[in-house]
Amino acid sequence: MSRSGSTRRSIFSVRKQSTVVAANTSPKHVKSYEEIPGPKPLPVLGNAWRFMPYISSWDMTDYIKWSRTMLEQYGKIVKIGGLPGRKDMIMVFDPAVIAEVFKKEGPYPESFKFESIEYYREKVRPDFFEGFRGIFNENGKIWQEARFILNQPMMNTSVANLYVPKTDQVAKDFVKLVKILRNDKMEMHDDFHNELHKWALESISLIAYDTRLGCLQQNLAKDSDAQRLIHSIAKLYQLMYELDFQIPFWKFLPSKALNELIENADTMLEISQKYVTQASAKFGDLSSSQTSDMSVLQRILKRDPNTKRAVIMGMDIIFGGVDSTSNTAGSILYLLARNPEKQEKLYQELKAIVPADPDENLTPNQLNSLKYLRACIKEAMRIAPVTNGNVRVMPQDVVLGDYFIPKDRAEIYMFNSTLYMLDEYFPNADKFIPERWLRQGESCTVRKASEAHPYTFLPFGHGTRQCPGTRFVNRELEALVARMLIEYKLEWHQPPLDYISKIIRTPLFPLKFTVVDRVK
Ligand code: HEM
Repeated sequence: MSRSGSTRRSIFSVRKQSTVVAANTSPKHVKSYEEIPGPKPLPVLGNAWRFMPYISSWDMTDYIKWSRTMLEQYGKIVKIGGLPGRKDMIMVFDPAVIAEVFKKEGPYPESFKFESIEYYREKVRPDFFEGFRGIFNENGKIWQEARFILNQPMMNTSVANLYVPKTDQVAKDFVKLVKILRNDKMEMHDDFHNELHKWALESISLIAYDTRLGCLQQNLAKDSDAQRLIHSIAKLYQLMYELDFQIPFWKFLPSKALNELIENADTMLEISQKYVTQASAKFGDLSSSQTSDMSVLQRILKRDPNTKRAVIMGMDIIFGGVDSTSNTAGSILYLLARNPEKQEKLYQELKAIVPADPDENLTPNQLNSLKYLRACIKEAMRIAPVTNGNVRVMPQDVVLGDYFIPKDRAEIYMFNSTLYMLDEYFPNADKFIPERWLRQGESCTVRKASEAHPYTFLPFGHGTRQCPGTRFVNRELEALVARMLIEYKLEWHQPPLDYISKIIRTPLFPLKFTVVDRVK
């Protein structure tokens, strides 16, 4: 439809809806889509040029800082239209409007689609994917069926608890590796970030492949499956940022980035196929086995014995679960290193609960009682979130805030992470204050986080499309931080850390912790 055509439609809609009845039955004035504030698109060029380095004054290095400038300039709802090959971008910075988006997302919530991965799965490897685009990219009934199979084991606390001893063992192995990797000044090397990726991959491969990949060896070979996977995931994030978040020239012209994406996606597919096939052969026929002690992969294969689908789910679990978790772990350790009094308070909590015998594993009950640890993890996810927020495409015309949003015109970007750093929601927002997450009655110098609007802090998203890894991530992070801090005192003698946004927010400088043995 032409521009004038679409304008006609929205004016018509506004006229029709200038007074609509809101949920609380009070009449509400609705403004048109065209009235949403935002940068004006230039003729022909639209707004795409604003995302280009050198030409534009926008600094897109860190989406959270950039989005805050949009909030300050235009307000709590912002429209960036005129993006060739893309829907308009509606940015939302108001928890009440975020709540409206989730309430109106419908039975099959649609999120951001990675078109480059869709291209790979549909056009490059249709032989393998057979029309299933995976958890991240699939929509509608097919997505719902796949999520149903994944949710049964993944969103189940008792299944997550089955993994606690194994996850704890991975954390203990990581702590031993740290001792070996330290230099004589007790500092970690410049690529400690890669060690954290190895820890996260080792932990999540327990779930995706039902095996330990062996990532935590001292000199992991460059051509080992583990290191190749880590490399491919990092490359895929970088390439998807280029292909899916910038002007999609690759849709019209030959593209080096697309070729690299295919190469790295092939690596992930090859490795996932190898491990899922191995595990499946080991399990044998699962149809008549009892589920109670089954692993996640066994439960997935019992419900859907098609190993190809389990491979695709495994790839999505690995893809979703490595950099997000390792970057979060790095930030928790960093914030504790920079706040020694909080670290000491956490150490005292850990000392009372973590078993003194290093051969004994942590139990789910012990982890449940580490309240201050959980508060530290939440506080780090607030100060250093790995995602910018959440995205939805609305299934019908909707009114959000005061504005009419026609179906199919826009993607709604809920910038929750921008809210995390606003004093309005989290007083002294730039300070690391885990106490704000403790229950009422426990003392805290600032207003408790529980008093913020419930749709403000959503690090794992919300609703039926929320992150399926939540329960596992929390257990992994709890075990890692508990084991690291019981063994070491962490110090930070470097400049403050900065972050760069490339789909996943990543520390910009080496994680050069000083790691001092605890005197026991
Ligand atoms: C700190 C770590 C993590 C964070 C902060 C995180 C955050 C998120 C967020 C915000 C979403 C979008 C949710 C929504 O749209 O409502 C998401 C989706 C997803 N995450 Fe995570 N995640 C983390 C770790 C993991 C792990 C460990 C796994 C694998 C077990 C995982 C697998 C996925 C998958 C498959 C999706 C897509 C779900 C769908 O579209 O139905 N994530 N995650």
